[in-house]
Amino acid sequence: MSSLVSSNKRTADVIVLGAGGHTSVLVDMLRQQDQTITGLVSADLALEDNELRSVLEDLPQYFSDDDVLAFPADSVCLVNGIGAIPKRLTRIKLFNNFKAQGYRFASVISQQAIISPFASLGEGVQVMPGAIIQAGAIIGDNCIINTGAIVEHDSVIDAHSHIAPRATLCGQVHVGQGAFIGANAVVIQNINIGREAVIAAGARVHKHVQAGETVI
Ligand SMILES: CC(=O)SCCNC(=O)CCNC(=O)[C@H](O)C(C)(C)COP(=O)(O)OP(=O)(O)OC[C@H]1O[C@@H](n2cnc3c(N)ncnc32)[C@H](O)[C@@H]1OP(=O)(O)O
Repeated sequence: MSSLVSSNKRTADVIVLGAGGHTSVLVDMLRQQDQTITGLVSADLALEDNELRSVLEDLPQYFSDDDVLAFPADSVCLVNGIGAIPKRLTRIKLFNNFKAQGYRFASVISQQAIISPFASLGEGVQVMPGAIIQAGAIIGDNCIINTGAIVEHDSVIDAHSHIAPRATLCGQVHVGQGAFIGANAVVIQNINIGREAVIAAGARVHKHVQAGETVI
């Protein structure tokens, strides 16, 4: 387990990659945990912009990945603020590129999430308020377990997957790498969701899903 930023730990300063909606939720959680935020990285958003989300105000801005590289890799933790949209690879590329250069990603765990001590979380996992992760669950690197999602016992979620708000994975579900489980979807027990599959918001999944398949 590598929860570098969690409800009861305060660690190295963090740099947040992004400045959109997903970033704003993460920054809100970090602020509530009194975590020092060194800055945001966003190429296309001026912090003086009137439309900047208020939760991001007052944070220093960096404009490119090169600005991050000015920090020695062992001096900061990164937070991946890019949301995980079906078939869009930006979040995954960002994680892999910075990992290849020796940087670490902090996990961000809401104080309002319930996580079994018998669950295991990889690097850079983000668990939003109201999410529940039960005993025996294994969550891979760079996954998002979004607001109110339920990951039942012994489910395994491979790296880079996104379990959207209020989705439910019943017991012993396997979610392949980079898959997207839409908001309020329900996956019954013992189902295998293939790599990079997309499950629509509100879908009911009771059969195995092939890699890359979309289920509506
Ligand atoms: C904090 C956050 O916001 S996290 C993000 C949470 N968001 C979600 O969970 C949304 C997940 N995305 C979806 O459900 C999307 O609709 C997808 C990915 C499944 C499909 O998207 P696309 O491939 O672009 O399909 P598209 O929008 O063209 O719709 C195709 C058809 O399916 C229907 N459809 C799309 N999504 C759904 C759905 N969730 N349930 C039922 N029908 C749907 C459309 O109405 C359309 O029907 P039509 O052909 O009769 O007009």
